[in-house]
Parts: sequence; structure tokens; C-alpha cells
Amino acid sequence: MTVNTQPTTETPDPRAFGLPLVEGGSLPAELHSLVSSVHDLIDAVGNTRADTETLAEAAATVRGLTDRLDVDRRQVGTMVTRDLGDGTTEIGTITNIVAGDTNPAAPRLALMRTPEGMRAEVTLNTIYQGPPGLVHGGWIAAMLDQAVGSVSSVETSPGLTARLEIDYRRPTPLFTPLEITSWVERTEGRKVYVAGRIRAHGQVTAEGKALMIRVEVPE
Ligand SMILES: CCCCCCCC(=O)SCCNC(=O)CCNC(=O)[C@H](O)C(C)(C)COP(=O)(O)OP(=O)(O)OC[C@H]1O[C@@H](n2cnc3c(N)ncnc32)[C@H](O)[C@@H]1OP(=O)(O)O
Repeated sequence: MTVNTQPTTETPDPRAFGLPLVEGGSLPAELHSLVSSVHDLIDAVGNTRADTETLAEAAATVRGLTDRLDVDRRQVGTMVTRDLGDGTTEIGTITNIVAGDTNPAAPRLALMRTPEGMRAEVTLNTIYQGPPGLVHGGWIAAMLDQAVGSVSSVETSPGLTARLEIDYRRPTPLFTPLEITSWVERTEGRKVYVAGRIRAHGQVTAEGKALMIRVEVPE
């Protein structure tokens, strides 16, 4: 079992580095609803066989919506707090491609803290398809990268992935609840050795090991 050695309060405040910080709880329900609707839209677009008239009309509608929304953009690097379910929070980029609250292309992996490390459940649709009916290997790596990066950040301090190794044990199916877990194996100074696993129907489909290098924060 991994022992939580450091509280998240030691995470540097991104505002000290000129990055805006948004409280996750302050994001309006209307934004969550829009993100969710666009997530469904991406899946619908990817799979539609609608006639050309409908396609042209949809493209014009979406273009109009894009113009309407694209008037006031967040700063690149905007960070958001996320509740980890045990009274602690983590901070990540708001459009993180795996876990970002406002990223409609993200599966919005909601990792929660456990006594062993972190855990999430997610079910992926065809947006994430590689081989027929299966999750793309790059997405498997991305989800494991997020899971190990997150546990390293929360249990030690934020860092970057220096090395990531994935073993694909079995095909990872779409439309199936996937359990993703991650934990810290050991730390050596700035080096944090982490690992993670994806299971479908209780069977391991992929395993990852990574080396995270903790970011040095200037005094
Ligand atoms: C909550 C948020 C979760 C986010 C999860 C998502 C995580 C990500 O996607 S991060 C993005 C992808 N990663 C990157 O872009 C990182 C790019 N790489 C870099 O910036 C640098 O190489 C970096 C920061 C990792 C290390 O550079 P630097 O700080 O100069 O450290 P450096 O001195 O080279 O290495 C430190 C130690 O790690 C070792 N090390 C570095 N890279 C490797 C490697 N690939 N393999 C093995 N060992 C390595 C070094 O040998 C050194 O060991 P020792 O201290 O024993 O001599």
C-alpha cells in the first residue's frame, strides 16, 4: 500500500507562475452541459450517415455556434481544481485531453483517491476507436499516463513524464466499463516510479510503468 507522504497543499499555486486558477466547483452547470452535449456531438458526427442536406445544415449551425462561443477564450494553461473525493484536491489544466473538465474530446477521466493510489471508471465510445470495436493503443497510453501522472502529483508533487512503458495484455473494448488504477511504487529524490493498470470485466488489458520527474519550483 502506498502511503500518502505529502498533502496536496504543497502543490505550487499556478497563479504564482502567471497561470489562471479556476475553482472546479465554480464552473457553471450550463458549461458542463455544453461540454457533454458536444462530446455526444463528436460521436454523432463520427458515425452519422445523414443525407448531404442535413450535413450542410449541421455544418452551418456548428460554424455559427463556434463563432458565437469563440469570442472570449481562456488563457492557454488555465488550471482548475478537482475534488479527489477524500477532502483533497488536485490541480490540472482545464482542457487536459484525458481529464479536462471543459474538453469535449476528453473522456473526462475522474480519478479519485484510494488507500492504494487512484482509481477511475470510464466507458469509451467510438471517438477512441483504434482496431474495430477496440480502444486505440495511444489512448490506452494517454489514460495510463494521466493516471500515473496524477497519482505522482497528488502523493508527491507535480512532475512531467520522462518515461512511459505500456504492456498491452488483451484488447481493450469500447462500450465496456474500464477500471483504471494507479499507484506510486517508490521515489528517489525528484524521480517518482509509478505504475497503473486498466481492467475490463475484471481482466487486465493493459499495464503501464512510468518515471515522473518532479518539477523544481524556484523559491
Ligand atoms: C495532474 C496532472 C497529471 C498530468 C499527467 C500527464 C503527464 C504528461 O503528459 S507530461 C508531458 C510529457 N512529458 C514531457 O513533455 C517531458 C519532456 N521531458 C523533459 O521536460 C525533461 O526531460 C524532464 C523534465 C522530464 C527531465 O529533465 P530535467 O529536469 O533536466 O532532469 P534530468 O536531470 O534530465 O533527469 C533527472 C533524473 O531522471 C533521469 N531521467 C530523465 N529522463 C529519463 C528517462 N527517459 N529514462 C530514465 N531516466 C531518466 C536522469 O537520468 C536523472 O537521474 P539522476 O538524478 O539519477 O541523475
